[in-house]
Amino acid sequence: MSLLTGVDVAKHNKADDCWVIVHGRAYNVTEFLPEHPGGSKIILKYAGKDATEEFEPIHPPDTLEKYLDKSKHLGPVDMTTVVTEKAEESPEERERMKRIQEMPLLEQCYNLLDFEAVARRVMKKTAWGYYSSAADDEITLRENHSAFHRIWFRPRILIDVEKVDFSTTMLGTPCSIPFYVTATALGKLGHAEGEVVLTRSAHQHNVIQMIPTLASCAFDEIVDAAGPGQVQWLQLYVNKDRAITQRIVQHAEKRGCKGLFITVDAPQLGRREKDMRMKFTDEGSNVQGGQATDTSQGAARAISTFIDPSLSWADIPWFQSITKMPIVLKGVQRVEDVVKAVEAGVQGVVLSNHGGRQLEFARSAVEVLAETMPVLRERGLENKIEIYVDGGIRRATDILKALCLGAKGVGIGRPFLYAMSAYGQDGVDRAMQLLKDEMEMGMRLIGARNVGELNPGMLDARGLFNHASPPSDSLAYAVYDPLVNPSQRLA
Ligand SMILES: Cc1cc2c(cc1C)[n+](S(=O)(=O)[O-])c1c(=O)[nH]c(=O)nc-1n2C[C@H](O)[C@H](O)[C@H](O)COP(=O)(O)O
Repeated sequence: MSLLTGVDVAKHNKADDCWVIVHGRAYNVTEFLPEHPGGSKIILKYAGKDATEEFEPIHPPDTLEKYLDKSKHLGPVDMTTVVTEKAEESPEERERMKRIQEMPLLEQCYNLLDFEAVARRVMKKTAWGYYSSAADDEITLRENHSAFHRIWFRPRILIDVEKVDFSTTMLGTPCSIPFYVTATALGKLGHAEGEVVLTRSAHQHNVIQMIPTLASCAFDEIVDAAGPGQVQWLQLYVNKDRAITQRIVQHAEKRGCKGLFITVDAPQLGRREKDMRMKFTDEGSNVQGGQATDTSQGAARAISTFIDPSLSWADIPWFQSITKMPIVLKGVQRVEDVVKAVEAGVQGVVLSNHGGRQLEFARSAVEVLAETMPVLRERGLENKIEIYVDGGIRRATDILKALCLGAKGVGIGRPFLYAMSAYGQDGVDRAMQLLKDEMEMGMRLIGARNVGELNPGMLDARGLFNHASPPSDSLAYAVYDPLVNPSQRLA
């Protein structure tokens, strides 16, 4: 069969006759247009053209193989005949390129927040918008980190801390430090290689990686990138089509995943307005003219229409029947549900508000942890379930506070995304090493030789529950201040 040419494909550039090119192959997506979760508009932008650049960060490479009927696969295209319009570099893009030239050396990043500061300046707006975005006024986002500032240490002295060991086990598997790389979608928005960059660093530092359902990389690509003995977990958004969910779970178990983390705080993805705004700018003025399309909901909404809002406690036995992997509920936000999780026989919970990206004014995980552990101890349940927390963990002191309160380990999201987006794998390696250095110093200074010695008596957490005032809502002034000119809003 002779190769298709760019001219052949270009003829099919209408809504009722739409071909696109992805990774050098042509596809007839005419009938698929109305079903596309991201709306038809974003595909029609590439009708008759090469859509690879837009497709790549949002979709795992095997998406078309899996979801587009074989009859619509038109075969390979002679890419030398395809004219790709090099997006004329916008002034903003030129400005961004300049900032990349001037960015600090990796060695000048001394903590996880440094990576955030650099990433904000050098990432594409859409990627920054998606990663940094949180729900509504982003108050829970800020509360996640500032809650740790209401907890103070009560260090022990004159303890021989020449040797400190912060290794631990999570779900029965050993790891070098009590943090894991949590599930964050669309890794290729920040780095061309996506989640496999995190995989390589996690292996290097003997840290567990949670593989997101909504990864840009294919699941098998991420597992294949793992090193010998590396531990990976699967994060699951439950699909309305339970047969798809069963297939994903059993495949993950077959590939060696050591934990199933069912996300329970997202029956619908939150309103992340920075992310939504990016889609507006991408779509240009006609969308702002009110014909909002699906993509005006931002990447998050566009990629998550499959998530099943009917998921309930009644489903837990079914999950326990289809897998032997330990089951952890990710996104639990009050002690009553932790007790229910124990009764349901799951192996763990992640106390989490999804990095502030879901319910605004959800409490920080560390506050829920401080509410939970005394109740579990009182009922003799503390050893029946492993408690993890995530959200706003930026320092080893945050990790130490969580462990003193009773957490088994903590999940970290954005910092590793920012480190990856700004500096690639070297960035993630440095971020993990910085945390290890901070952890070693922190253990010594509070007088703990191993994680088993960390306990609530090492903290003064009395201030944790009094929210004198929510973290200053600086965002609102920036976003809604009519004097701020529109382009600055998106900075
Ligand atoms: C930053 C980020 C977080 C996401 C995330 C994507 C990004 C960019 N995505 S999301 O698009 O759907 O919201 C996921 C996800 O795929 N699944 C999930 O369970 N949690 C998701 N989370 C939440 C994540 O697992 C942690 O709960 C959160 O990142 C912890 O907060 P920090 O970022 O402050 O560490």
